[in-house]
Amino acid sequence: MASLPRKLELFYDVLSPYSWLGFEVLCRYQHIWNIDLHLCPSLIGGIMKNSGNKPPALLPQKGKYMFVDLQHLRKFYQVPIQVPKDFFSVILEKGSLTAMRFLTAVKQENPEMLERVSRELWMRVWSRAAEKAGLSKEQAKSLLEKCSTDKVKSSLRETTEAACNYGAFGLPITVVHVDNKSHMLFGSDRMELLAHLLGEQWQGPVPSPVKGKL
Ligand SMILES: N[C@@H](CCC(=O)N[C@@H](CS)C(=O)NCC(=O)O)C(=O)O
Repeated sequence: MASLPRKLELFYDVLSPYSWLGFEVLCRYQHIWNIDLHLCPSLIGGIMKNSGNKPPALLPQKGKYMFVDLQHLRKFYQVPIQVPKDFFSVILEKGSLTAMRFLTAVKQENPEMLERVSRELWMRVWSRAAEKAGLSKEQAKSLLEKCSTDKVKSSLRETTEAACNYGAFGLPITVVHVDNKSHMLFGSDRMELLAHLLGEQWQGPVPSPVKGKL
């Protein structure tokens, strides 16, 4: 008998380009590995505050390194990341509260759309070559209205707190539940270790069934 899929939680924020990489890789592997992927929109600002961390790009050398790193990773992961020119105003000053509340509302009201709408938001911030995610105007309007409800606000707060309770100090984090234990992994570059914990095979960021579809 086939064993039950292992629960995997991905905590992410669309402000975080590395979260986008982790998101795309796990969305690909959810069709290959025996896993049940739970997408958990959370707030990177809340996680930074809770852990006393700061966005890495605030340190100029790290910022420069990330810029080059993301250009390599764009090709290696086949994810169309482009760092916005107005990076500091878009990313660091504006924040992501509205976007992440919007995704929380999507998760509550139209969970089947969460993967596509999350991708669309990343495309807007990090690629600007957005295509429509497939929500109707009415759906989008109603979701935007829901963003200011207590139900959405408290759900995003709870998800962010859950990430902090797992020990998050940044994003993405993946929490893998195996053999009645939970393991928290930080970063999109921990997939090989994740495969090891799951007893699955890591085929790189673009596994073959996906390659065939590109
Ligand atoms: N090595 C990780 C880096 C991930 C990363 O830098 N995440 C940022 C947000 S985009 C963060 O939260 N960093 C916190 C830290 O580095 O302390 C990866 O490749 O995914």
